[in-house]
Order: sequence, then C-alpha cells, then structure tokens
Amino acid sequence: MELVSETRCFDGRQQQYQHQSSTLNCNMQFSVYLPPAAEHKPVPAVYFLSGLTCTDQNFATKAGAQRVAANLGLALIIPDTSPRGDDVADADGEYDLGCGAGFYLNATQQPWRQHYQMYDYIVSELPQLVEQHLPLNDRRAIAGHSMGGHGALVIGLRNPARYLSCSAFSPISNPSNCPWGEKAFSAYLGDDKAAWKQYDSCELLREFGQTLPLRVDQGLADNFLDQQLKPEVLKQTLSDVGGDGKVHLHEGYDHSYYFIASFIEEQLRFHARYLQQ
Ligand SMILES: N[C@@H](CCC(=O)N[C@@H](CSC=O)C(=O)NCC(=O)O)C(=O)O
Repeated sequence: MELVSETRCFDGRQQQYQHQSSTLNCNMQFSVYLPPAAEHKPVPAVYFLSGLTCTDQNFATKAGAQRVAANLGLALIIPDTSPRGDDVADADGEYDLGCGAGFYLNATQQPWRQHYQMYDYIVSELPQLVEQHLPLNDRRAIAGHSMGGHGALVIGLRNPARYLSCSAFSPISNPSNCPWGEKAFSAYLGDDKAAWKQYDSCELLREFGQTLPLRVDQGLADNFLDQQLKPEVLKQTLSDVGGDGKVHLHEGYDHSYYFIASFIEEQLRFHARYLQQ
C-alpha cells in the first residue's frame, strides 16, 4: 500500500493510502488516523463505514473524531464506500446505486459482481492489509453512518469473533423493507429475498441474536427516519431477542455529520470499553 498524504493531528497522524484491491479488482483509497500511542505500541482500531455518496474523506474531515481517538489510543480506519474506477459498473446520475453506494455486500448479479464485493473487502482484505503494515493489534470494532451504519451492524453481527463491539449512527436498520435497501438489494443480489437476509441487521438479530455489544444513535429530526431508517423496527427486534444493545434517540438532530460530530465521543468511548480491556 502507498502513502498518499500524512498530516499531524492531535499528536498523531492523519493519513491517506491507496492500494490495488484483489477483492474489488480496482485501485482503492482509504484513510487512517493513528493516535500518539501508536508511536510506541500496536493499538486497537475502530473501522468507520460511511454512507451514500461518501468517500474516505467525509468522516475524516467532518466528524471530529481524532481528538477523542488520540485520547483513547484508538486508530480509525476509514474505507471508501464502493469500488472505484473507469471500468467499474455505475448507475449514472443515481446517488443510491453504484459508485458511492456499495452497501457493504458481495454482489451476485451482473454487471455488479466483478467489483462490488465490499463485504469481503471490509471483513478480510482491508484488516489484513492494515494490520500487516501499520502499528495495529488485532482488536477491532466497527461503526458507521446510514448505509455505513447498516454495514457496521451487519458485519459486526455476522463476525463476533473478529469485532469486539459495533455501533451505528442513523443506520438503514431493515434494508429489506425500505426504498434504499430494496433498490440496492434487487440490483446487487437479485430478486430472491432469502439472499437479502444475510445483509439485514434485523433479520440477523432474529436468526442469531445480538452476537456482540451494540450501540445505535439516531436523530429524531432526521429526514430519512420513517421511510429509510426505521429505528423502531431495530428497537423492537432487539427487545424481542433479549438484546441489551441500546438505540439512543436524540431530539432535534438530523442525518448530517453535525449529528455524528455531536456523539462520536460517546461511540468511541463505548468501543474503548471493549477494545482496551
Ligand atoms: N444526496 C442525497 C443524500 C445523500 C446523503 O445524505 N448522504 C449521507 C449519507 S445517507 C445514507 O447513507 C452522507 O453522509 N452524505 C455526505 C455528507 O458529507 O454529508 C439526497 O440529496 O437525498
């Protein structure tokens, strides 16, 4: 992997890398924050998955996560949201399918499946790469926003041996039953709804229970609340399966990075409880 840029930040390092991904069959960029503690010893990492239309830069530049990550001794690994490049299939003019909208799944349908393998990229290739080249230990947590919140919940719930905790801001909680999810899953996975269940956090909770510590933050002034995000379905499902994961509802907050910036400290402190044990 090749270092693209590095900037000092809270006595640590904010970096961007590029590499050729064998899983996605394209060149990818990702961002990393290394806290000051990483100068002396391997540190745990929180992976942050961003939402529709984002690259690795949105969270790195807008969430204000570095100050707390520096204090807690946590690295931040911030991937892109889809494969990229001239030969990668895209849905021109659509923000919720194709580039910038990989939905953190392994596509099975044409023309997507050659590159859109974001689940394997996030779960396997990227951790293997960064743990080989950076001062990271193998203690991982996963978090995300909106489409990335869906990704974080799905990946965490399916891989409790790989992640110690998971969290989400404003996740697409039940993608099998909302317009964003139905559109993406139909295109990437086809019409067989049985295949959709492995990428739906509410379905996974019903099948396996809450397999790891989980926290969700949701703004109540979020434009996408009722149609796309459905936190009440997630809350009810957690209660039905006896999970202790909390969905924290916040009056007046919307879907933006101002919301993430307001509560990122709580989420990083939540993860530190498990990562720093
Ligand atoms: N352009 C679309 C909505 C795009 C949007 O709101 N993207 C969110 C994530 S939404 C779910 O995954 C985002 O994080 N945008 C980047 C940012 O920096 O704010 C529309 O106009 O409806």
